[in-house]
Amino acid sequence: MSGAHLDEWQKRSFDISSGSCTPEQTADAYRAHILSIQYAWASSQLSQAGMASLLRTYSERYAAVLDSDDPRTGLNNYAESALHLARSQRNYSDKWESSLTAESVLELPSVQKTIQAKTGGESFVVAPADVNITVGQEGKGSSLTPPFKTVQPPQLKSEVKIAASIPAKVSVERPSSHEGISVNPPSFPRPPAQPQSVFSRPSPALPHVNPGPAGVTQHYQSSFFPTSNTSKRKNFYNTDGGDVGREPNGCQVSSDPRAVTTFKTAREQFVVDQQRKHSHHPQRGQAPGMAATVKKSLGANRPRGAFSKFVSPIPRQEEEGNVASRNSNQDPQILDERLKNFEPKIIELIMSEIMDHGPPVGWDDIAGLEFAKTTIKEIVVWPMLRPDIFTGLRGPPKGILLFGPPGTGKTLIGKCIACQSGATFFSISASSLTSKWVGEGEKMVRALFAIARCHQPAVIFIDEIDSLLSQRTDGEHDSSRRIKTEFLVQLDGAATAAEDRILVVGATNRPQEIDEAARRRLAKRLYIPLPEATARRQIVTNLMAQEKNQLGESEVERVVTATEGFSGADMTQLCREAALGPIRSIQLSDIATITAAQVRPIIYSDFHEALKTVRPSVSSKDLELYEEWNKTFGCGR
Ligand SMILES: Nc1ncnc2c1ncn2[C@@H]1O[C@H](COP(=O)(O)OP(=O)(O)OP(=O)(O)O)[C@@H](O)[C@H]1O
Ligand SMILES: [Mg+2]
Repeated sequence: MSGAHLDEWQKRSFDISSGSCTPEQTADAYRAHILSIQYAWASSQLSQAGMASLLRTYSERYAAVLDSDDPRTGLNNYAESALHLARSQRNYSDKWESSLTAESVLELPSVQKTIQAKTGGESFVVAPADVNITVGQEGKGSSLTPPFKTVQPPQLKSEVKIAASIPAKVSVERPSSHEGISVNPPSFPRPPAQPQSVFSRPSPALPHVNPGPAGVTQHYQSSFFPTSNTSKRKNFYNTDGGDVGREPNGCQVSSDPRAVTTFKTAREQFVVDQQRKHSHHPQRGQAPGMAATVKKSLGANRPRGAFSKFVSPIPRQEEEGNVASRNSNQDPQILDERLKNFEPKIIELIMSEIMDHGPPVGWDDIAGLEFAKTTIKEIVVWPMLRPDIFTGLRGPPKGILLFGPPGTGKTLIGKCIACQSGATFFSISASSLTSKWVGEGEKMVRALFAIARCHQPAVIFIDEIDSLLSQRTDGEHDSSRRIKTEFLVQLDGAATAAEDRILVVGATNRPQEIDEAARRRLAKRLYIPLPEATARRQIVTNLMAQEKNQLGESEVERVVTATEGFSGADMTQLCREAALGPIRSIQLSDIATITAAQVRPIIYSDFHEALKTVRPSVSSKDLELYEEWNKTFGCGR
């Protein structure tokens, strides 16, 4: 020892013994002495024997200060002394350096053993007891336990064993922000008997806190996680796609990929089982008839992608079986086969046009028009009923045109055909065929005939057919021209076989505007004229039969005579107006209280009054045009 050192010791000894120091200062001084002695020993400035002698002396004096009951000479407060000692004390220093280097770690027996096992293909697993991990724990033991964490305190260590079939690699990094993680492999060479003191600085020879060089991993069998900490365990297993996870305590965990891929939670396993169970089930829409068995998800589970079609969350009609139920007499296979080239929305639109609503109309409901009714029965109803007789030359025409002034019963005849023929009736308005979408119109026409073919016998009734098949002009739009062309093709029978029982019935009050090609294809052109006197009488009689009236035959005859030139619609309107006569005769004060039975019957004067306001809607000039066209193109006698 140098002279300077001895002087220092003497000086300190003198200061302590001066008697002017407080117990805290004295304790601090003794603690400084102890630290200095340890430092001197560690730096080889003091021999082992000298250090032991000095430590014994100063430790005893220090303990005397702490344990003294005299408040003037001792702290006499263990808690205070402990807090005092802990004050300003760091658990470890940033300047502290580990004795472990890359080279020294590689020389460790356990590492060597691991390397050998790896190279030799031998599986090596270090027993759990081989690795001790202390997380954030202060050392425990005597008061001489060093401030750094080395030896694991058994009662504070968090250590649990995980199933042996799940080995894991663990690499321990030096904690940066967390305190006290140490891995203390037992194979580290421990120094010989050394004093352990809370005051001692880390010695280079001491094998504690091991930051561990990067890349050093140890294969071991235990884990960090306490059994109860499921979230940590979950993190451990949920190393997504890789084998490295990081624990919050700074340890990097490398788990075996095989273990990750094989382990599944109960829920994951359930999902896998369910997918496997239903993997053979067809997806929605793959097979007709299976749609009902597929759980409806309102689009939530259907595959979506950048190129997938929009899927409406509202179930489609055909998926719900509406179409099938409506056409239950049709073979769905044949139906699908024939219509497979058509878009569902077009089929849906046309199917919705099938006229299956409204009150039924019988032949007797149509007043007059005997020739037209007889002709229609011949070419529509009977062939539908006896297709075996109406063959060859007796075969029905493919198209009928009902033309005449407005309100003469053309649409009414269409409804009657629908009810009486027993055929599937399609009532299509021209506006629904002339779609605003270019190219949609001809598709509609094609689909219309295709569907009708699937529902034979079928009647396609096209009201106001003049708007669809008007004469083609140079200035018209290409799309309407294409629709007409397609319609003519379908009408011509080029697209319909001879045995097909599809009848097209067109109605128009502007027959002169119909294209000549269409006119030819609508072979049976029936004039529906204004009702004659007999028909008008029948209309009045039929309508008045439903109401309370006191019309005599002569009075009805006077009405019939007065309504020359009235259409069927005009006659209906006249009767409506006359029926309001009894109501108008009621006093306003009585209108709220009068009963239906007290309303007087309809009398001739009501018709007389009604005739003053209801006028014929068809002019004689227009009538001449119809007569002329009928003479030219009509099929009537
Ligand atoms: N022959 C008739 N017998 C009984 N009622 C008729 C007759 N003709 C017309 N009507 C009455 O007139 C109403 C209108 O008839 P309908 O709609 O068939 O006329 P339309 O010939 O189609 O007219 P438009 O050419 O303007 O379409 C019918 O609802 C019916 O009440
Ligand atoms: Mg009509």
